[in-house]
Amino acid sequence: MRIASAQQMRQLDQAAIRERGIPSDQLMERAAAALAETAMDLAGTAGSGPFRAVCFCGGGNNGGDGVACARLLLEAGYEVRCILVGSREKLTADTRTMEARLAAAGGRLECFAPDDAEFAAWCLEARVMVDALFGIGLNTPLRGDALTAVHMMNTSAIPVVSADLPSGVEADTGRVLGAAVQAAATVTFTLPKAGHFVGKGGVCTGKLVVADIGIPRELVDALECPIRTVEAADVILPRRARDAHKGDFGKVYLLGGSVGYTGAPVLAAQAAVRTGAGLVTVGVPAPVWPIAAAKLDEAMPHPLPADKEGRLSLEAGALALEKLCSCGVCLIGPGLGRGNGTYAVVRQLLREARLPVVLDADGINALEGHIDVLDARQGLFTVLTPHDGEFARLGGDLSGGDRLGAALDFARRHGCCLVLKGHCTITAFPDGSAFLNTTGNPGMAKGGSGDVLGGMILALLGQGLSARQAVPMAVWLHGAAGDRCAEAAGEYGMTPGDLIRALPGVLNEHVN
Ligand SMILES: NC(=O)C1=CN([C@@H]2O[C@H](COP(=O)(O)OP(=O)(O)OC[C@H]3O[C@@H](n4cnc5c(N)ncnc54)[C@H](O)[C@@H]3O)[C@@H](O)[C@H]2O)[C@@H](O)CC1
Ligand SMILES: [K+]
Repeated sequence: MRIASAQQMRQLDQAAIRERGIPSDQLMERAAAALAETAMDLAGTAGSGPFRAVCFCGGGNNGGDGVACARLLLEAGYEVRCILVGSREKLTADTRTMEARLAAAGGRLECFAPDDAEFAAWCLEARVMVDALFGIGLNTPLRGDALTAVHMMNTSAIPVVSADLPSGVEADTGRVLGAAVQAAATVTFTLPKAGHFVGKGGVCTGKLVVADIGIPRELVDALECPIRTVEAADVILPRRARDAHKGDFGKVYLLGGSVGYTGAPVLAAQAAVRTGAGLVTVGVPAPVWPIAAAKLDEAMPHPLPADKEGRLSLEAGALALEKLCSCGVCLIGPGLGRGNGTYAVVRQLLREARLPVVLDADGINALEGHIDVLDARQGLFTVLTPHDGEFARLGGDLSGGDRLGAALDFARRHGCCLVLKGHCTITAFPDGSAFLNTTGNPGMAKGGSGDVLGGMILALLGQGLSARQAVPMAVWLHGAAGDRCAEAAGEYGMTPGDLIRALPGVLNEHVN
């Protein structure tokens, strides 16, 4: 799905109003109708009416959606309290219009009285709350009455539907400014925003409904949207030619492992095989080799010189380079461990290997203080798959809470593809485009899951897919396998090995 920025939404609304003559109150009425529909869904039908609803409205147009929604709920037979949180003098023109229509329907826009015990008691019996405090206009942290209203919504056990965005969530980043509503559902308009997926916003949004409010299709289609979500329909694996042979599906190389981390390269190699790689060669330190060889029937492990701690030693560089040169793409990192010799080998390979490299785990850590090695590979292709800690060691800045901005900035500055792993993994490219992942669950937050992802990216790149196709698809499939495991084994008990076993079923559903 395409993602719009707050600025693009404003331009789109203005274009519809000014260029196409669509009245702004009409857009607001349609937004409110979608909001009321979801509010009534959340309220349910069990029990006897009339049902109660509380609408918390700000003074801007987000508040206008809420006031119009209050009227629609009233007309549907609800008992409604419509509460203005903010100053009446600052109501926008459309919100005033909606206030007048509410009054004509027999309702009233009340001023918020945080200490009103009667109101608090009335709210206890509500079936649904509507959060229409702030939408795309939010620009400073919540405070005062807005903060109190958010607290009331979040501490009640009553389901909340948010208009456009959970109030407190910044549209383009998903950052929480001060505090944010935890919505059961969010009804957004025309196109989703990044804040519905990334950062804390992705957690606050609840079920996302994207409502068409009548902005002309051609205006929406003409928007350039560099940010997109990846959905099931976007994941299409090429059908294999009937006369294909293993050479058609990539010779890939994997460098990893150390004493203490024997499982990581094995998981990555198994994942690469399970994702369709033609030939998987695996370089591991000599002491790890017997273990890798015993575990990997379908890949080709070979021993490399090791130091006395059981990690790759400097001499491994030349040998690995030789093996690697006959391959189309390589993955460096799973289980390599931390050591100066090993890090030097990683940097040597990055400097000398003239092929695309996927860098994970300790392969990424080898760049700490040596980011110039990455910069020097601009013409080749490098995919980095850090989690937050590894990203910070590379100089990535997550301190402001803007994961998407930080990922895009890093990808652009260093000319690489950056996969920032976590809830809603972000795949950012140097041209400013990014893909937001929609699969996965906390059951995947276990050592070994990242190794599986590395192997999957390696395999898809090896099969000739472009990075733009391969990387977001691998991330989506990895999460989808995780979701299947969570269904079968639960988030606690599922393992990275289960992910690999779930891959055939998931992949099979996405072959063209
Ligand atoms: N024609 C349109 O433009 C449409 C707009 N719609 C709604 O309008 C919303 C945007 O409306 P607005 O641009 O009026 O913006 P908001 O209603 O989101 O915010 C209103 C104003 O609050 C102020 N503000 C920001 N952060 C604050 C804070 N922390 N504390 C106190 N005040 C703060 C700002 O001055 C901002 O302009 C959308 O999110 C959507 O819900 C929809 O009705 C669809 C049509
Ligand atoms: K809102």
